[in-house]
Amino acid sequence: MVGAKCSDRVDKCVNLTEKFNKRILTMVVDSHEAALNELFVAKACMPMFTGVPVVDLTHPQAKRLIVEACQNVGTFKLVNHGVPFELITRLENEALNFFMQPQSHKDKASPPDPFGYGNKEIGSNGDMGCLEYLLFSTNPEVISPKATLLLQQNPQIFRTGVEDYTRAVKKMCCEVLELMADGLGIESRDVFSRLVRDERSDSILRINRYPASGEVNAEVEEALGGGNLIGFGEHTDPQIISILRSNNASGLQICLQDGTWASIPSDHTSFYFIVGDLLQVMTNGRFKSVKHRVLAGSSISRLSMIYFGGPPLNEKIGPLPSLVSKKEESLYKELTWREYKNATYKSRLSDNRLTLFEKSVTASSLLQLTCHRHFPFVNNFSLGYHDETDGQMDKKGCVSVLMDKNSIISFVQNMIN
Ligand SMILES: C=C1C[C@]23C[C@@]1(O)CC[C@H]2[C@@]12CC[C@H](O)[C@@](C)(C(=O)O1)[C@H]2[C@@H]3C(=O)O
Ligand SMILES: O=C(O)CCC(=O)C(=O)O
Ligand SMILES: [Fe+2]
Repeated sequence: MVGAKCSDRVDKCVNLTEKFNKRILTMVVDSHEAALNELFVAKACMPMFTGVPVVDLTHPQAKRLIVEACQNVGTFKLVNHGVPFELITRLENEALNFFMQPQSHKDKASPPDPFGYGNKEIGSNGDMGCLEYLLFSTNPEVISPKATLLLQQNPQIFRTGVEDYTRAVKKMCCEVLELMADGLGIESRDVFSRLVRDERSDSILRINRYPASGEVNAEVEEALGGGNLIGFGEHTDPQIISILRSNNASGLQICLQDGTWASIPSDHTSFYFIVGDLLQVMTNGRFKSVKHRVLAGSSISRLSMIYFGGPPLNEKIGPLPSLVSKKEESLYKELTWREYKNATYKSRLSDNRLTLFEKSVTASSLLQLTCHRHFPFVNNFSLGYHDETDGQMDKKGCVSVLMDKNSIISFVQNMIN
């Protein structure tokens, strides 16, 4: 039974690279059951987390509060944001109308390339989640036949909603990014905002719909056995900043500094700003790209709309000189957004991609990314390691191979050759 063991599982965020110094590496080829098991997490009776800072955009101290929030938690809730509620509900209703269409109609724009309609499969490297979604690029240079088809075939649904919403959210995004630069004491206020405002900015709009508990079929409910169903697995967002708006269904969780998961209360009138990987790099690690995930199966279905603010593809990203006093203190090297994005899209959702920016790329990050690149079609392949005290992996049907660091490096080299 898939979910029977779930409540025993330790529900903590684990950073693989932090574990790299542990001596024993384990290569795990999961069975189908174990792969399914990844869609469940223990149901902890946790109250809603109240520690996410709330920032009023019209408050004179907004810039200080934004900087503190990005440093301490990696996210904050923005109120009095100025985006008309009518624009938000219009797009939300248009999206709901689309999701109500017959599956065969929605599937015409699937799988995303990487834009279009997606159902359960996230990205193209085997990640699964309990959701359906739409992905649009805001960059006219990016050609996506599936997204074009989607807009052409559903003009009555997506009349102007996507464009109007994106324009308004982008304006608010730039305002906040300028307060951020100000708050950090950076002379040029537009150091972040110019990247998102640029007409070649590689930004994305994503609309996710997660089923309510009543929609999940009885077999899955039974298998859950008191566990929670993963809607969108743990990850960090690769861009500069993500701006999330959802209806009043719960589900969003962030990983706190002590490694525990905290449930974030939903608020359909506000926006959550989430620090992305590029902002962590540009601030030389002062801001934290926070790991987050979404649980499906709330009492009502969850509809979220996320704007991912990204720079133009050829923009070089590295720590801002004004935030690094001496060159040696720079934690990250420079990569173009194109380079980082390409590596991101070859990785699995939970991979720690930021290691690619780190000055010494560790063997573990190369390993994770290389394995996924060479076996993207293998749904249930995962590579992990644990220390001796963790003992056996508890997933039934796993084949575990113990190897030391050098053996695994030569194993990967053999795979490549
Ligand atoms: C598994 C994947 C989906 C993703 C591309 C990736 O290979 C790794 C990062 C994922 C992510 C997370 C944030 C955004 O939702 C997203 C659109 C992005 O830019 O990176 C998704 C990608 C996706 O769904 O295609
Ligand atoms: O749907 C949500 O609420 C968040 C999804 C998310 O984190 C993402 O799409 O990157
Ligand atoms: Fe995300």
